[in-house]
Amino acid sequence: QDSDLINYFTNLIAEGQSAALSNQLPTDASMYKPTDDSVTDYGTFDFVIVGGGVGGSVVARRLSDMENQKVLLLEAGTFADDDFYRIPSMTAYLAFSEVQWGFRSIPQKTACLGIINQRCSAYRGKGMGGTSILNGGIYQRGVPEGFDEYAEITKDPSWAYKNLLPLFKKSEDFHHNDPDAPVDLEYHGTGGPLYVQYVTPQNPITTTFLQANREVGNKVVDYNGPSQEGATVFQLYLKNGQRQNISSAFLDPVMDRKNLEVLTESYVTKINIDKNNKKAIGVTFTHHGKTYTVNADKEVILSAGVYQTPQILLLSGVGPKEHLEEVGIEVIEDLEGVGSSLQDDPINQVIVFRSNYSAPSGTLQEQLADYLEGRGPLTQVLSAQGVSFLRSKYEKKLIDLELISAAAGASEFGRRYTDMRSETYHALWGNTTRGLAINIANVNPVSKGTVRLKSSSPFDYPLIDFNMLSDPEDKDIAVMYEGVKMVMDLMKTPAYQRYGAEFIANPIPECTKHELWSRDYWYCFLRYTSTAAYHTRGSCPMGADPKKGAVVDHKLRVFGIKNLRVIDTSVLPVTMSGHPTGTCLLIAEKASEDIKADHK
Ligand SMILES: Cc1cc2nc3c(=O)[nH]c(=O)nc-3n(C[C@H](O)[C@H](O)[C@H](O)COP(=O)(O)OP(=O)(O)OC[C@H]3O[C@@H](n4cnc5c(N)ncnc54)[C@H](O)[C@@H]3O)c2cc1C
Repeated sequence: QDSDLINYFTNLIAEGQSAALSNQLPTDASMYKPTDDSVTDYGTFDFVIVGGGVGGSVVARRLSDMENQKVLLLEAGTFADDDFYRIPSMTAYLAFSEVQWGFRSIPQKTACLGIINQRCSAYRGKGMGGTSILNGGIYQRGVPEGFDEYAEITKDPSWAYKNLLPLFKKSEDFHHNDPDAPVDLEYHGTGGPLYVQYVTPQNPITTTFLQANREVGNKVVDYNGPSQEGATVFQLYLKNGQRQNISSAFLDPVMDRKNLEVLTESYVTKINIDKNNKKAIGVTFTHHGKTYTVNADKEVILSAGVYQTPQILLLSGVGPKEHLEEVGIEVIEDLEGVGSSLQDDPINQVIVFRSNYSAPSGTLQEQLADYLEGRGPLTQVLSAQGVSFLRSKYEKKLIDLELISAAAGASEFGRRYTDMRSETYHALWGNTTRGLAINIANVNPVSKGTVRLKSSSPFDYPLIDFNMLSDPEDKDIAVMYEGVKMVMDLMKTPAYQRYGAEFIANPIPECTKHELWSRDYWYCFLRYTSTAAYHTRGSCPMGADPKKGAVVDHKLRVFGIKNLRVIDTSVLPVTMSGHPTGTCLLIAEKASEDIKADHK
């Protein structure tokens, strides 16, 4: 029986990997176009939630706790939780499957220069669970001081970290499965919907990374404890070595609730707003070639993610007047901030070191036998396990640098995933197949970009401009350069020198005009090799004043439009210094409590 299972998984992996090398991603949403002009009434619900991703799944679960409230969740994709999706080490391949929207930025001038056409990829999940279908599964909450900043920005003390800790714990079912990994148990919850565990076993490269950090004076910490600063191993929302997504964790257990309907393959094109009283009354969507409208008696909740939430607001006439007029959309509410402050963290596509380390391997069949027992390399999302969150000399309060360690090699798929031009990719990796790699991310940048409409058609993809590393003072790139120096110091430690770590000194061709390894060379290197870390946020930020760019208030209600909230990563006003899913869960838990209080 075991050998049947192993054969089944062997074929599944072969098919999934080969599809990922050839699949072409869509360039627009025309697959959702209706085939006729008819419009059908889909009825009335109390709450209509747009998008079944991280925010939407949590809100649907929590609002449907109220048995007397009817909840409809509309999701453009389908359920994406089969055996292939659940194998953590297959994560990267999902970027080239039908659960990925396929967005790209417009051509960039200050980062992503080594990417084909200078267009950073903007991966986003499509389906129940949203981007958590294909993300790294890293569970990280964000620096406590960052939430204190939310409280200041919104003038609402309930956003202070000390008030949020119980809500973080509410989502979590923490399992301290690695006795070597540090933990502050009073900061963790048990019994919540999301199973969280450490990556085990730690691979030797991770142990080396931690040791090297100790040798340069960094602490080893539980990054979800009182302080995020230091080095550690990722906590992931895996369950018994398999990927969960946020929908499978939060919604699967309640899918039989009579007051909850989840309608997949439903693409929302517009929020219907009563112009007389500026009240959201429902949405329009397409489903299997037909157009529908559905009414929301109480609220419409937008959880379509950081690109499509602003897109839907703009399509509905809520956004900067000038832009709406430019694309020919009637202005219902002139709200300057919609799509105007997109942020992502620039991450450099690794500095690679040659070494004499060889990763413990085994045949696929052996790895599958381990996987079926919940352990081994297939239970690991890539080989990245070790991380440090650090502060450069420019940062006084939050964390501004994240270093991620992995053991990896050059491959055709690796090039496709990063979408780098061959020359840049090969300069980075040389012909190393067994490299030690470290990524550097600036997790508190100041540069901001935009999300805008290409046209008034909901079937065009939005125009995404990350505009990373564009600040005139060059602070964002200076922070990354500090990261380069830290990586070089780490590699000189006895811990790394045991593996003979040696920097692969193949310069990026376009940067050889600068003196090699000078500050100017590294700045050029960083602009060529940096792309978005997918910590994308802030396209509809919360705040106190819509005239200063806020789109939603402290309870995530859209300024100027009644009965409309945004509950997803669009609302995050400042960095969470790392990976956003934990923060998104938190804001969804918090907003659900506010909504429940309003509609008891
Ligand atoms: C490659 C990658 C790796 C990542 N790794 C991590 C990680 O390890 N840890 C971490 O914390 N974060 C990670 N992230 C980021 C994290 O996954 C996202 O920040 C998070 O999923 C955002 O949640 P959301 O609710 O804002 O949007 P999403 O989860 O993207 O959900 C939005 C949902 O809305 C749906 N939708 C959009 N438009 C419409 C429409 N018009 N009609 C109907 N439905 C619609 C989408 O299909 C999607 O399901 C990663 C992201 C990427 C791309």
